[in-house]
Amino acid sequence: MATEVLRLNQFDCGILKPLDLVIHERECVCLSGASGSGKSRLLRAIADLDPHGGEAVLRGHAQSAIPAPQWRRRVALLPAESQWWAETVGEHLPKAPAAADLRALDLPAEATSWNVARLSSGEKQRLALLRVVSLSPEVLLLDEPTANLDSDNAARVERWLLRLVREQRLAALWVSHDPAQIERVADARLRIREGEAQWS
Ligand SMILES: Nc1ncnc2c1ncn2[C@@H]1O[C@H](COP(=O)(O)OP(=O)(O)OP(=O)(O)O)[C@@H](O)[C@H]1O
Repeated sequence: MATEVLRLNQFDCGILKPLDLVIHERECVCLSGASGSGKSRLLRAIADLDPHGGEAVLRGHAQSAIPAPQWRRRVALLPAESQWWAETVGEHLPKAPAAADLRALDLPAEATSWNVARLSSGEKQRLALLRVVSLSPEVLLLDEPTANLDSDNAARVERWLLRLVREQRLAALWVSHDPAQIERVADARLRIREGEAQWS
């Protein structure tokens, strides 16, 4: 039987009906719903970046028993809009990205020395993905990870993320508005309707 990674027990992010959810190793759950329905708030609450009620459990350990910085590294959020605070890309990365990952995302080796100010929105999105993955998380909370990408780059990111999820036994909660993408990447689907996340 697949190993459980993330469990939510009556998890309350303040806008949705309390949610019960389990995501296993190598599993990608897609989350969809109308704009403003609460997808980003749910992800931020799971990442412990916003207040919440109920319980989140990582590999059997309650979030309350895990120091917040450690939780946020292990349950890592890719926000819809990435934040950059230092001058160069490399300063945001805990370690140099693998050449294979850069290639898979169609980024040149010198991308780590790029100035943040020059980044296009698509480059920002792919570099933010590299950054979040470089934390070696166990859960990936992905808020529209291909929103700024053309179809070729979106397909590249989908393939790269799915391979990571399978090979590194991650659990992913992936927000998407695109039914075709959901069809390609989802092992299970959650949809927010009338303030409640329901399996679809
Ligand atoms: N910190 C906050 N305090 C109060 N309300 C908030 C806060 N952050 C977001 N909201 C509101 O909560 C609702 C849900 O926002 P959220 O960003 O989760 O939507 P979403 O489903 O991700 O939408 P989209 O698909 O447009 O990104 C919106 O009405 C938003 O204005």
